[in-house]
Amino acid sequence: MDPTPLPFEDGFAAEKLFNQGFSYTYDDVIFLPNYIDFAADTVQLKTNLSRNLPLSVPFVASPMDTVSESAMAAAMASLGGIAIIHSNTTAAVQASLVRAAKSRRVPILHDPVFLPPSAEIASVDDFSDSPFILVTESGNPKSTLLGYVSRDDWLKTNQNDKGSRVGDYLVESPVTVPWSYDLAKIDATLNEKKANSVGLVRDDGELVDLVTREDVDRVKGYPKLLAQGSVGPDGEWIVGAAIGTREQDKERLEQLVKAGVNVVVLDSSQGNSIYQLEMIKYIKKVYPEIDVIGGNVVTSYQADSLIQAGADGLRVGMGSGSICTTQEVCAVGRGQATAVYKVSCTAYKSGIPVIADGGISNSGHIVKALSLGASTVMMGSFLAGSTEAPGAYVYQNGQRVKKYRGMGSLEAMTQGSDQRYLGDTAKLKIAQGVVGAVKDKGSVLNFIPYTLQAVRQGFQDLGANSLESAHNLLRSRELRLEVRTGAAQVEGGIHGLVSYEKKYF
Ligand SMILES: NC(=O)C1=CN([C@@H]2O[C@H](COP(=O)(O)OP(=O)(O)OC[C@H]3O[C@@H](n4cnc5c(N)ncnc54)[C@H](O)[C@@H]3O)[C@@H](O)[C@H]2O)C=CC1
Ligand SMILES: O=c1[nH]c(=O)c2[nH+]cn([C@@H]3O[C@H](COP(=O)(O)O)[C@@H](O)[C@H]3O)c2[nH]1
Ligand SMILES: [K+]
Repeated sequence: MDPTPLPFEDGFAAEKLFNQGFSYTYDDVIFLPNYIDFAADTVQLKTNLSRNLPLSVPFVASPMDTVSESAMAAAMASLGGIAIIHSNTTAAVQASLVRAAKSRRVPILHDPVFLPPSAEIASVDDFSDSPFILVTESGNPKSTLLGYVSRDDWLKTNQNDKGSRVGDYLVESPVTVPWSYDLAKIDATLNEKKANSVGLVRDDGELVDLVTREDVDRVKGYPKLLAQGSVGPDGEWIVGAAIGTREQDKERLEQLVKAGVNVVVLDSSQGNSIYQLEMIKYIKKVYPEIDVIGGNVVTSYQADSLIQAGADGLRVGMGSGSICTTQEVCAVGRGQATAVYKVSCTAYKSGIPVIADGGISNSGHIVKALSLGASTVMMGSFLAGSTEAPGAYVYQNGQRVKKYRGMGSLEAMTQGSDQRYLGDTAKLKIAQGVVGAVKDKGSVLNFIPYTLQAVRQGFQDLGANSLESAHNLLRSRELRLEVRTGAAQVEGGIHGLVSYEKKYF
């Protein structure tokens, strides 16, 4: 007699895989390829960050002081993504960072110093971090632009750093254009006026920045993205900001709203707290037009609680970040693949988008996060080595690196998040993050388009021609996956070579 044939099952549906009591990370799981009937270039990755905030690219820069300030925000928005400006500074400074990013429609931002022609430049420090000083008649931003003093020019003739008058180094460049000019319009103006640079001017006459021919040519040299920039109803870049859940954060929020912030993220490692639920309710009552993202959460229970309170989006991840020590210190958290899947299942029922936050170190992780139900990915270390991240490059063991630190590291806590701990009964600070460094990756304007293309190729292999279609494959159990054993993970990586060079593009 024939034995009864076993039911044939090729790979598992996510539902089965994630219900066995294991906490899986992105690297633990692998997807089985499906059927391709479309070109990779046609994969649509447009998405929603939160209930009312659409993005054409599902990438978000973390609210961390070594990742997201105004230059990152302008660049991410120009790419179709978004940055969340960190709150590890005063409310006034955070609001000015939001405003600076929203004061232009190009991914170029210098944060220049303003001086009148009669002023003295005492040392190179007077340039701050900007490549030039902007010279206006009165020396303030609401005055007629005369030109600029280039840091390089000044250094060439001032090797000894001695004092000199601004007027002696002035490169005359009085052409200005409206702040809302995009790259193509600025390019055309530079050609038409035979100018080397143009000033960007707000409607109220405030000079915002200077865009040079060199800037325009640099940005034109980056790959063309098949996506639109993130522009809000105000015609400005879409920019987010983080706040905490303390009383004084209500005042911070007021300043951020005045600066035009488009979305706020309640920045906490454990979002399911009475403090956060109350803050969500407060924001939804006082600023119903602004989306509020709650988190962080890793369970269905936590997610449900924030959704009931009115959260428009959820940020998922506890201890999965590259600089995080939360799981080690507090014994709580979850493998990120499991966390994203579980929270997404709950959020999906209420139509709330999920941000997979932390643990992204390659494009494969992004494909996994999005296919397991996330609508966007939030990245810290992946972006921290870019030109647009705050801070200067330094050399470490012959490598060009930038500092990258956890917001719960002792260093970051003593810099600004201190306010968070001032009112606490427990005054002893415990770090939940480290300070480190990441490799120079160049401009996000260069490597994000390549990353996006790699994600499109992953989606093509899965037979998903859009984010929506990937989520449908997940829910219909057509998406099949397996857990990789340790040996399978080794096999899936580079192995058996004496030497190699790893280049992604
Ligand atoms: N995603 C992750 O795995 C983790 C992220 N982080 C990051 O580190 C930073 C700090 O995170 P947390 O320490 O969780 O910040 P937090 O501000 O949420 O919490 C700090 C402490 O303040 C308390 N607290 C908050 N609001 C309060 C209120 N209104 N009244 C009284 N006490 C209140 C909290 O219960 C907690 O004990 C954030 O930027 C966060 O994103 C830190 C650890 C883990
Ligand atoms: O345990 C933590 N201690 C910290 O000090 C810390 N700072 C940031 N974060 C979280 O990590 C995310 C970024 O992670 P990646 O570098 O892996 O992208 C971020 O987006 C945060 O969610 C922290 N987690
Ligand atoms: K970690």
